[in-house]
Amino acid sequence: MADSLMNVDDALGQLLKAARVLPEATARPLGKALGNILAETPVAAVTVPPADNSAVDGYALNSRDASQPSLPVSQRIAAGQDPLPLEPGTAARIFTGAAVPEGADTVMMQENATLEGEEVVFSRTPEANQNIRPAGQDIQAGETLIEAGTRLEPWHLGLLASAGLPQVRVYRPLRIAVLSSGDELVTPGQPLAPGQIYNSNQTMLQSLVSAAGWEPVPFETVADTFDATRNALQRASEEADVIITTGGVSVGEEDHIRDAIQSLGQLNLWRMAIKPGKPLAFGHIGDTPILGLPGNPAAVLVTFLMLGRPFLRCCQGESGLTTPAAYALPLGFAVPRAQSRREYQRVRCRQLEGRQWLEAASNQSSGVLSTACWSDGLAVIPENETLAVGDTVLYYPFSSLLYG
Ligand SMILES: Nc1nc2c(c(=O)[nH]1)N[C@H]1C(S)=C(S)[C@@H](COP(=O)(O)OP(=O)(O)OC[C@H]3O[C@@H](n4cnc5c(N)ncnc54)[C@H](O)[C@@H]3O)O[C@H]1N2
Ligand code: MOO
Ligand SMILES: [Mg+2]
Repeated sequence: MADSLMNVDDALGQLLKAARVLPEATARPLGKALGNILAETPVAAVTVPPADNSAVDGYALNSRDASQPSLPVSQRIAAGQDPLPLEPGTAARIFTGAAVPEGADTVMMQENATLEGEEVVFSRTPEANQNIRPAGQDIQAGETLIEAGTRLEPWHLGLLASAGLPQVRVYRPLRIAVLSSGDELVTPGQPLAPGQIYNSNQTMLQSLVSAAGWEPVPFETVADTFDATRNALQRASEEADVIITTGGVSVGEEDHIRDAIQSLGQLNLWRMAIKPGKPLAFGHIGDTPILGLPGNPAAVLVTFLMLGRPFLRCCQGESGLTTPAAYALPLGFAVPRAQSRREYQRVRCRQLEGRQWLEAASNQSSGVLSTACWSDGLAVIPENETLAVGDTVLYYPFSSLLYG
């Protein structure tokens, strides 16, 4: 039975292949574009820097005059001023960031210069091309600045600003319907009757969506009936770009997500060799993709981070997807029994005598979230392998899975 489960890499490959860019492009001021995905490649209207400018506070001169014992100071150039051409046989007082005057080919730092009356004397011999930042050393006018599909980080926004662009075209952030299913679920703040539990997935999943910069569209908890599930999914497909559900996706009589997807659209994937998270489903209602995550909270966390987030990044228009940073680290525990599913264990990265190693959280049950809070990342236990203490596995810090 377990042999028929789809391998995690194949599942991810299929998800990424199925991903289409869903939101439309829109113009945003740079100050509101952080974390957005660039929809069009911006082109520089100006050269940056626009003119040769001084890298230091000092004196601009022509190196032809280097042999003179002293040079008269003919002008003073501060940043922001438009200098006159340098009079031959003179130096110009100049400050960092100020335009180098025509006729000067070097700048001497003021630490190597002494003003004697109206004349400057250098303690070092000036050489051509010192301390000048040439026009266009950063950007040439007409140059493409950043590729479309890039996630805009602070340095990208700084570059766009340096090229004089006030706004940029980005994809509107995905609107993601977040639905939890289960008759046992109660919203925190309400009293708990026998047989009930508080709904943790709704809050966690909305937060996972927000952390990635997307807009969660929260829905009421869905009852465990086919009709309620079908109606909720129908409505969600009309209101959001993507639907994510939790629970009701396994094989029990109370699990209706798959049937509802099939009755409204099509089911593309179901069940994969991942632990926790085996019964994950993926399908479409019309053009709206739906990820049916399992109900167990740790399965929600793992499947969202390892499979859902990369898929959603593609739907958001991000291209050239980089995999989150992962590190090969030794295990501080053994895995004596091989399993057919690839397991993502909650672990903490420890330092011992200058070496890092991984400590497993005490409870790996997919119903337990407290050990996710104790942990700082996930270790990948490959399928069909036994491991000894000291064997190396891949470790993903949560920070890299959430923001990388
Ligand atoms: N006969 C089988 N039973 C199960 C199998 C299987 O292969 N054969 N797979 C198990 C695995 S693995 C998982 S994972 C779960 C997934 O079940 P569902 O996706 O159908 O989810 P539910 O049955 O609705 O709930 C499972 C579990 O999670 C709790 N839950 C659900 N939603 C929430 C929420 N919003 N907040 C907190 N906790 C939630 C729910 O109460 C259940 O305890 O199926 C296994 N069964
Ligand atoms: O796939 Mo499940 O192992 O309980 O989360
Ligand atoms: Mg179930």
